[in-house]
Amino acid sequence: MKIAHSPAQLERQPRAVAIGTFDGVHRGHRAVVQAAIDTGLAPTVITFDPHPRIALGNHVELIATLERRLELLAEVGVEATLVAGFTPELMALEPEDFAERYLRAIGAEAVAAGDDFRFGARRRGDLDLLERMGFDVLEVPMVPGVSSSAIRIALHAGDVTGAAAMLGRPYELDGTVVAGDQRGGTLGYPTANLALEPQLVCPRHGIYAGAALGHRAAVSIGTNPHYGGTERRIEPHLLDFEGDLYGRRLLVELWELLRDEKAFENEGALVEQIGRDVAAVRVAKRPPCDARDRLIQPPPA
Ligand SMILES: Cc1cc2nc3c(=O)[nH]c(=O)nc-3n(C[C@H](O)[C@H](O)[C@H](O)COP(=O)(O)O)c2cc1C
Ligand SMILES: Nc1ncnc2c1ncn2[C@@H]1O[C@H](COP(=O)(O)OP(=O)(O)O)[C@@H](O)[C@H]1O
Repeated sequence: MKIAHSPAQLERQPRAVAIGTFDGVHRGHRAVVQAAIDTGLAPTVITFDPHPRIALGNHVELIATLERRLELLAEVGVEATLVAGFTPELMALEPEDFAERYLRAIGAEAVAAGDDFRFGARRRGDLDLLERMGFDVLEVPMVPGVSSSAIRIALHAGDVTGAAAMLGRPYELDGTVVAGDQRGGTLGYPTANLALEPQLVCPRHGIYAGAALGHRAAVSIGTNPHYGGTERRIEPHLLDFEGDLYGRRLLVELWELLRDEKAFENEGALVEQIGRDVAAVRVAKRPPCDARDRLIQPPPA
């Protein structure tokens, strides 16, 4: 997929353009993108970064990084994405000017968006305005019950299964493996300490079943109360894996919340509980994925 940062970087050709912020690329977002793909014109996305609500001064925890958003859009078959900087200049553009400079300039013939899509200064622009300007408008109805904010709420509650139902794929943590306290190895369960990308939402603390790098994983999110910790740690233990992960980017799927983290009577009891967690991870079910399946985890025989 081609990635552009200004309209000039995209050649003018007959395009169907899906517009939106698309944080998380959930089922509703994919319905909009699919409408563009189904036209047979070059499927193109215009997305905004930073997130418009963040640019407007609100606090929004993202479901996915821009990098991941672009990967997911590429996976569903988008040919080119224009990342429009959500700057004060862009916010001040009259909708007609936005349509000329961003849509007409790249050859957009059809434009797909959700029925609540508004754009341009004072949010005056909508799909009706684009239709009056001569674009074929594809108004995609909202997928009921699916929204980025509902996904954030589910994650705060530890409901990764509910989040997956809205995403149409397992929810993922995204970050880099950094050094921890070097304790996991001595417990017999080495964990990769994940530094979550700072703009991302962190799910409720607890122990989860999930997967990373094609391995099932037991994932601890929390402060390690058994050791009197205070900082949040995200630590996946990958089953049937040996190797050095330091410095790697890791996507960690969370499939199911197993239990709350807690302090134990002694370290032996913690290790026994981790053993039971690992056994639960071996039989956990991956949420269904309606996008292409990248991390196929055959259930154990
Ligand atoms: C499956 C799993 C469950 C865990 N459960 C707990 C827990 O209930 N309480 C706790 O304090 N730490 C828990 N931990 C975190 C361990 O204490 C942590 O992995 C260990 O302290 C290693 O830290 P390090 O990677 O920074 O060396 C768990 C870790 C894993 C992998
Ligand atoms: N099965 C595994 N799951 C997770 N990390 C593993 C695994 N096997 C080896 N590692 C490596 O070991 C490191 C974790 O060892 P650990 O003693 O817990 O150290 P740290 O405190 O730095 O996390 C990981 O960062 C990774 O590089």
